[in-house]
Amino acid sequence: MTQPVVEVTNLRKTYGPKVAVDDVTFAVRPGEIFGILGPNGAGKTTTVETLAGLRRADGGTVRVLGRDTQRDPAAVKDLLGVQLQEAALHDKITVGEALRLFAGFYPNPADPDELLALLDLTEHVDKQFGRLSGGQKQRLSIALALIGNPEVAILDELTTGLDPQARRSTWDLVERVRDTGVTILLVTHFMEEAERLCDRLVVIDAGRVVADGTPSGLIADLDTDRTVVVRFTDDAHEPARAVLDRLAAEHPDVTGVAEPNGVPGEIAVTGTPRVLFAVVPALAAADLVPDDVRTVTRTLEDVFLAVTGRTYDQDDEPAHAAEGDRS
Ligand SMILES: Nc1ncnc2c1ncn2[C@@H]1O[C@H](COP(=O)(O)OP(=O)(O)OP(=O)(O)O)[C@@H](O)[C@H]1O
Repeated sequence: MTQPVVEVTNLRKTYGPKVAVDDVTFAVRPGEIFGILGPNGAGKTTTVETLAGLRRADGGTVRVLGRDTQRDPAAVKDLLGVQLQEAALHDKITVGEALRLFAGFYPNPADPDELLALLDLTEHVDKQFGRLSGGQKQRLSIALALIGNPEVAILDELTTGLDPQARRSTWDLVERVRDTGVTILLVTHFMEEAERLCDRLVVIDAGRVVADGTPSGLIADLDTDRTVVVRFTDDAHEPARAVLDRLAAEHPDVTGVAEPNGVPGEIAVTGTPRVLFAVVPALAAADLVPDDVRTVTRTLEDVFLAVTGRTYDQDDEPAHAAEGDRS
């Protein structure tokens, strides 16, 4: 197996009595987009800031390209590009000036013009930071994380606050960056973002890893019911409901029938992975043709529910403890 690019082992970090990271272990392989997914306050930022040598761990080890970042943060400074939350620049500095300024901090910087092109910023090179849109600021912050030509880039909550369109184009850019050979550690609380972008990920909850794998593997491993939703117009709705209720009582692959709130005419049938094979012949035998049939797609939200017993509320913004000591 190839040597991991990032290796976090039994990481623990406390702020006074608060245990922010309890026991986190994961390894990132070269060239992948690796996600750290979890609700607000789960310990994601603390994990990556400790990994980057910006905070002191209370236990465990963190290695980037084989080097211990706690013992020797300087050793990884040029290998690791960090885009952390709320990066702020002076309002008057232009995109081009910021890139040239940051390039000067590194021994072997990337070509600013190439980065501008990679991140669709070429036409904004002379625009002042204060005049950039949210999406343009985020793209600039990615460019600044890459200006030192790092082998690994940490991107923390980079699409928070962006509208859906800007978020999707940022996802495309992250893939473009990965395709240039940079390994990406992506911190996010958006399930959809993790599912869409990450090759592998850990799900963190209350400072602990609760799931670890590929998005599709984690979803496939879910030992949960499948649901088929059929929709009928007024006349056919009642007979269809009767057929499906009988099916639920008699068929071993069907466990339940319900009418989800809010969508007139929809009937949800739950059962084993073979539930569709039971529903379609039963409706066909009664000559009841649905207006619509769909299977309910399982997502990382179902994974979160399965491993924590709680629903995942990505808009939940818990009050943060005092942001005092940063070490
Ligand atoms: N400097 C600090 N002092 C005290 N508590 C802190 C500090 N920084 C973070 N915490 C607390 O540690 C826990 C983990 O915070 P962290 O920022 O790592 O979580 P997160 O998963 O990145 O969430 P978010 O995306 O909301 O930042 C939270 O309960 C937070 O309030």
